[in-house]
Amino acid sequence: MTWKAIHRWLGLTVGSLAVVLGVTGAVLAIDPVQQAWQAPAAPGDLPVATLVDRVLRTVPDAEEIRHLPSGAIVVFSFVGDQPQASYVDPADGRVLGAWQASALPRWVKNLHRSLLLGDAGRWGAAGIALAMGLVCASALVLLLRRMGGWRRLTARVRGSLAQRLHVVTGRVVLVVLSLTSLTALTMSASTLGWVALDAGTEPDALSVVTGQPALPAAQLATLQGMAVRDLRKLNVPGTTDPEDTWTVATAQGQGWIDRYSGQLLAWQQATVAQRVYDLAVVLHTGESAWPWAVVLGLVGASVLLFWLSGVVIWWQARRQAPKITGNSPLAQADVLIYVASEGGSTWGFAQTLQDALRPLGLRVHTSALENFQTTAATRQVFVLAATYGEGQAPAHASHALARIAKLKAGAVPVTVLGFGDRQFPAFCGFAKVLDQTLRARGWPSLLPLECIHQQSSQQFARWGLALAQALGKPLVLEHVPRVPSTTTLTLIERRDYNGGAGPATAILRFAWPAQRLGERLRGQGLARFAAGDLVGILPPGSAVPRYYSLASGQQDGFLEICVRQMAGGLCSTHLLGLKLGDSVTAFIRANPGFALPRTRRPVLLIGAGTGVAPLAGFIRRNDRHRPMHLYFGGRDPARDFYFGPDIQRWLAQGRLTTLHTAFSRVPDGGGYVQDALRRDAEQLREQVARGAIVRVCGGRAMAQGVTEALDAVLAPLQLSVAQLKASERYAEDIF
Ligand SMILES: Cc1cc2nc3c(=O)[nH]c(=O)nc-3n(C[C@H](O)[C@H](O)[C@H](O)COP(=O)(O)O)c2cc1C
Repeated sequence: MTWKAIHRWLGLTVGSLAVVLGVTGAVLAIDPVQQAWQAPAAPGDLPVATLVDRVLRTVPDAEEIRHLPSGAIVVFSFVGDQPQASYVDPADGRVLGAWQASALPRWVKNLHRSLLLGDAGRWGAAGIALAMGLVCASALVLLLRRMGGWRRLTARVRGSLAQRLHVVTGRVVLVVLSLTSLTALTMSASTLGWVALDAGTEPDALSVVTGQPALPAAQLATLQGMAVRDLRKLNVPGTTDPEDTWTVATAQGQGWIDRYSGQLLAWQQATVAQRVYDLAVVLHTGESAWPWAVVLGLVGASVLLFWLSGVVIWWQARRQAPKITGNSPLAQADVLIYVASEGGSTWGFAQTLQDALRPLGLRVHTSALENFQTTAATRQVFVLAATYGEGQAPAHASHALARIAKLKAGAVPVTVLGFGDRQFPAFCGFAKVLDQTLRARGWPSLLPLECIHQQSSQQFARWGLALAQALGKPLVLEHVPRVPSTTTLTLIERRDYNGGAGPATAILRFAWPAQRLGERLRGQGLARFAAGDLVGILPPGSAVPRYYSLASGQQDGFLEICVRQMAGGLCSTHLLGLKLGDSVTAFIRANPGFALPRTRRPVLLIGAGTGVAPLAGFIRRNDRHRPMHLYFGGRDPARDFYFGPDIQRWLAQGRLTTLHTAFSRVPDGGGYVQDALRRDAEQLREQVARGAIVRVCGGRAMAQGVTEALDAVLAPLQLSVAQLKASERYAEDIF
């Protein structure tokens, strides 16, 4: 069973009962807070003897004095045959008012401890605590996998509102929740009798009657040397039994004191089990520190949020679960397709490949990568593998590589197709390792490894052409990706750039659509977005989205993109043909690797042409004026200096620190953007030495040119673009 399965099934089933414990725990956390405000706490260094002396002056028939975890002092006595419990002021022993163990109804406690089911319920509650401990442990493993290790643990979380709620709250409360489960188990261990807390028998201690009068409390040496901070409770010797003793319970143990001599007659040290139990009670209830009780209460209530968001996530995943149609049985299949996918999109590509191969008369079987094997009938194997975290396999396939590495190589070609995102330092890292392993083991392949960037249908189609050629069969891979739920966006502003001899371009601004909370919870409607994320647009008559980098974030209140006319481009033609008030069908795709981290480090923004769009978005939101330096490359400032007036304004406002332009088609324009970088080598080295973060956006050739220029610039620092990428300081958005 995988961690994901453990987390999902325990969370869904036992999680519903944990909600009861969490919510009742949150209610119970009110008690310590209330107690803390009801009476003053005794000073910790006050000698117990002094306290007792003060109390007995005002309540002479006191039987027991308790030092509550809140620090308050309560005295128990009898008025007639009526037991009484009152708060007293430790400063002078004055009675402050009646004390009640709890203001909450008893059933809340019983529900929390035993689900109102008596002893059987206590076992149940212990089982739930154990299950919740497992849910927390699996949550940590999944969190680390999802975020890509400890270092990225605090990185921005993407996904539907439910996913973000689940993960973000999880990051905050996971430690406290784990602690609560552990302490609940520790407490259960004693209530269920798994461990004995005390020594079992009490010593037979009696006061030695000497004929002397009993000593007043203030003169008892043992109590004089004892501080109130250690005191739990003190029993006053009874008036009717001359051999009765003072009994004092502290955090360290229990003692019996002779009422005539003040000698300590016996001392029973607290057992280790008792001390562990005491600590567990404090941590689980917060009864000795009300701020901790507040934390526990909030964390208890958050269990409900977790469970609800978890159910929504499970339901969303179920809807998106891969369903491969037309699968032939494994033993008869000519072609086997193995898939490693976390988010599910790679399964869609596998289905497209399967659907294209079947009309060629091939029987195809598609399965998850962990099932990798070949049979006597197999003629071709394709592995479609996504990468996660720092070059890791999707969770379900985490052991597949080790298994494949142990298999004896067959003669059947195994071709790997990677799915990834160039913004991650380990682009298609898992597919690459998998491919290397297969080759090292001696498996042949039909085609060399190809890595698909950002689920590009176009790149997949090109790989399909190569495959058709290698197979010698007519094969077309037309992948229609499953797109998230879409939203209609209305155009509210456009700025046109006449390309002259070149293509026309426009900056298009769409209104941000209002959406209901229910939609956001289900991940419907327009997802949250920031500059640098992508908007997928579905042009009329096509189910294949085209992606554009966003030049604005949600905080800006609108959605802006920069679109260049592509020759014969269905989507760019559609977009450039829009009039104000027209609308498009769109959805957001996160681009987490490109987002700017929240630091004060300098930022180098390098973009050419429409690639300046996400960089403009970063500058627009630079409210804190962190140092940002823009290198912009265009052809002619009169035609394609996109966002030009905005950039000048941001420069004047201090949102942009320096601007460096390079225009390749005008005399003395400065050439290409990489030329500008070379010219500024000294300043760039200085910025990088100060920890600068680099973001590059533009065409592939430009990105390559920038890499070469920066490699040369950084060489004297013994640094390279690859090293900056590996330390997540350099990211590209390439189109
Ligand atoms: C949290 C997260 C981490 C990722 N890490 C990497 C990575 O390290 N390398 C990479 O090439 N792609 C990475 N990607 C991109 C995915 O591999 C890519 O989007 C892939 O197409 C997803 O396929 P799937 O939906 O089948 O899981 C990551 C995506 C996410 C959401």
